[in-house]
Amino acid sequence: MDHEKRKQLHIFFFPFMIQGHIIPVLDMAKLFASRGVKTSFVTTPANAALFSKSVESMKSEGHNSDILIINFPVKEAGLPDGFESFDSAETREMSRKSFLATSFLAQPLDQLLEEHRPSCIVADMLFPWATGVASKHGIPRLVFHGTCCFSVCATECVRVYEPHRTLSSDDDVFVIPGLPGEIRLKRKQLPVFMRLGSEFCKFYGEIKKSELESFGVLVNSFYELEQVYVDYYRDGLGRKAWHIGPLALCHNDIESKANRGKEASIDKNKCLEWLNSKKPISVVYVCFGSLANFESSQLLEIARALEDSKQYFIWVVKRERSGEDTEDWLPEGYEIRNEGKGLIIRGWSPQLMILEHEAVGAFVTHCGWNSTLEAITVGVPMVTWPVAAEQFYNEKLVTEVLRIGVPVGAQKWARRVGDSIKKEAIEKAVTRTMTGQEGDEMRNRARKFGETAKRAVKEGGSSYTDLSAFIEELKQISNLR
Ligand SMILES: O=c1ccn([C@@H]2O[C@H](COP(=O)(O)OP(=O)(O)O[C@H]3O[C@H](CO)[C@@H](O)[C@H](O)[C@H]3O)[C@@H](O)[C@H]2O)c(=O)[nH]1
Repeated sequence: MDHEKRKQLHIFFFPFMIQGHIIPVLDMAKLFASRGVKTSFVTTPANAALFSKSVESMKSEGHNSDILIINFPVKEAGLPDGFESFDSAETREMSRKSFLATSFLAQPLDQLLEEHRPSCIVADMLFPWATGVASKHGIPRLVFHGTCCFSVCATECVRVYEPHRTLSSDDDVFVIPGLPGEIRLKRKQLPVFMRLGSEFCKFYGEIKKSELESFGVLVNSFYELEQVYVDYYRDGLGRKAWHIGPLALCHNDIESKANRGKEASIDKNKCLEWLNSKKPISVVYVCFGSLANFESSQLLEIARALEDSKQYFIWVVKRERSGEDTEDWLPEGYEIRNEGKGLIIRGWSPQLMILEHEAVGAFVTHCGWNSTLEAITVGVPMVTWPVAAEQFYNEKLVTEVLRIGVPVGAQKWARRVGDSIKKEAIEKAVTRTMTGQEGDEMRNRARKFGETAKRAVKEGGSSYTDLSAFIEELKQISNLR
């Protein structure tokens, strides 16, 4: 084992337990494996079962990859048995407990590091204690935020300068101090914990401290996309970062794209057949990631907007809604009336496969970073509908910096979306993105970014080179050269 370790780098990948973090981290593991690194994916039993096929497929490609399981500390955290995924937190209290509970994972992680002695650990930003655990074993800890550099910088500038503190109302607008580009936001678009201050603010401070003490940050983005902000992050804020994305580009074939993440709720061939029957740039794809919750009244507005728009559509509605007895979010006879025009996926869609299809002309998205980057990579412009987390920042990047999206008009950060956006606004934003000169211009810009993204991950490209530089540095400090 010692001999093997000296020859091969070994990296632990330890994501926060939600789809939006697990999926890109598994892609990252696949990317490192393709460069000859031994990879171990660390997670809890239910998540291991959900994602074991990704690790199995890495193994079948001849990579040295495995899953290491640690138990989620439900008892210590006062959470119900079987709780393992943060998206299943039903109440704010559960959500609070589950965030704070992660510190109980330090001890089992410590044991795994003792047992396996990897070269380094890539741990989620939401595990600030991981830096200390790694340092105890003399190994570097890398941070993974899940989002882009623009939003990491914006969050940091708001945290440090607190521009919202001097405003008198939630509707007041402020410019993010220090951040290049005069980015304006309303106070109510900031996360609740930032606006009101809470236990999570303190936790966020710990996150930032541990990031500063860590070896650096691995980012799922590419230099050319947000050059000004990458430079600001590295030179202005003085952080060490490697931009190695888009990570989703590690999936080359349709099978691998369709199988990424959870099992899709639609047969991939049926989905492809449906898309193949449509002309290029005629379909709007609507999906709000894995966490966003919409009230029935808001879903009804979406349903009506899609029905009245002149576009074909694929609309993904999370299973929690669709599994309810009454489908009160869908107008009577909707699917029969819209047969052939619209495809509703109840549950999980094969998003990568759908987005890259030539029939897809626009993406209505909540601006989760994975979804945003996936759209950019395949040159699809967006209708931006941020809901929570850092999504209001991502929207600014898409609509104002990159100019490849139209805002639907979301005004307020919320865990659950009421009927705030009316049918007319949705329809208008979709039409602007799908048609006319404005739509064409956004599409052309998006396609250029997509081409640059693909070049970035090829040999000699910016992400490829950053990844090589990181691996070399890691080899040096691990005495593997
Ligand atoms: O039906 C679905 C729904 C989602 N996805 C995939 O799931 C991922 C979802 O990630 P993302 O778009 O980032 O959304 P969230 O699940 O909401 O992600 C959380 O994590 C992200 C990364 O940190 C943050 O940017 C978001 O704000 C946060 O909500 C993407 O890869 C999608 O392709 C599917 O394949 N099918």
